[in-house]
Amino acid sequence: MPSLNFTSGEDPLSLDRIRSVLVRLEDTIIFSLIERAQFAHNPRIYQQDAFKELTDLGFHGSWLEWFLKEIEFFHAKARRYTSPDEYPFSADLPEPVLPPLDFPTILYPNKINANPSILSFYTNAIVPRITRRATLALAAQKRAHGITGSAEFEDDGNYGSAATLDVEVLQSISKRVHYGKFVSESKFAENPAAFIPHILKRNREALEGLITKPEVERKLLVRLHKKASTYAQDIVGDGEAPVNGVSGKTSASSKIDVDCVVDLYESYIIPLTKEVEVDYLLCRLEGLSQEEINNLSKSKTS
Ligand SMILES: C=C(O[C@@H]1C=C(C(=O)O)C=C[C@H]1O)C(=O)O
Repeated sequence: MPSLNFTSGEDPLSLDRIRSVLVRLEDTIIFSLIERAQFAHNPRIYQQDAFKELTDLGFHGSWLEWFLKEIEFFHAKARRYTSPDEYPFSADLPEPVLPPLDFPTILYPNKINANPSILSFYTNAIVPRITRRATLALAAQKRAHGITGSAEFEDDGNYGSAATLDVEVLQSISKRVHYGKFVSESKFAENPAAFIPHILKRNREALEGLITKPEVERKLLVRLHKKASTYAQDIVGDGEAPVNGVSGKTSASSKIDVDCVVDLYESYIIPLTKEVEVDYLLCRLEGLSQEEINNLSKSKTS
């Protein structure tokens, strides 16, 4: 999964470098959604206490939350969450077995974690749409075998595969959204005086107006539609005569609901990223003296 290299010595607050990671994360998110879309919805894995096998183990939550807990428990011991761009979904994780890497201090201390919102919109609004094609195909198969009952139609039993792929999607969306902190620090560092009065007045609307770049968002959505449309095609290349100089032909079928991918960004990922940016700004002056704030107001990197 794409990430800034925090130990390379390059400027971690270059907005161009940060945005290039966001662009690469688009590919990661699209491809992981394509993989998840191969399996049916399997709504049972998102329901609380739906597996007696888990409650018998003393775990209360959904199958997916159990997957997250088990995976993140190990990753925490491998010091994944000491990295400034990694945020867990689970609470009460163990300390790392290794000492943390000596990352440069880039972000201002904060406890912002938007993962509960990400888990909610992904399981409630995205999974049902992304898996609709596989679910309809399953329903047709089951009807042909005389099976009825809608709950049956959405369940292909691939609970492990579905949850494994859900975790990959969730981790890539989480990284993408929390990169909003680096974007926000970069914008603040460039011109602190523009932000400080609104931070002091807790003016979320003014801060959101300052961090919002409509042209960047517009270009992103156009690029995202092109990527999702292209990646969703089946390129059949074996032995096919080249078509217009390109070997292989594209199938009409699409491996993913392209409009859903665009809506995921437009309605969920971009708004939540901006919420993280504003939340980060609102804690950016915490603990600073009036003199330190005054000095910040006079500093400007551009
Ligand atoms: C991430 C940025 O900040 C905002 C959020 C964006 C997004 O989530 O894609 C894009 C532009 C800005 O409105 C940025 O300026 O690049």
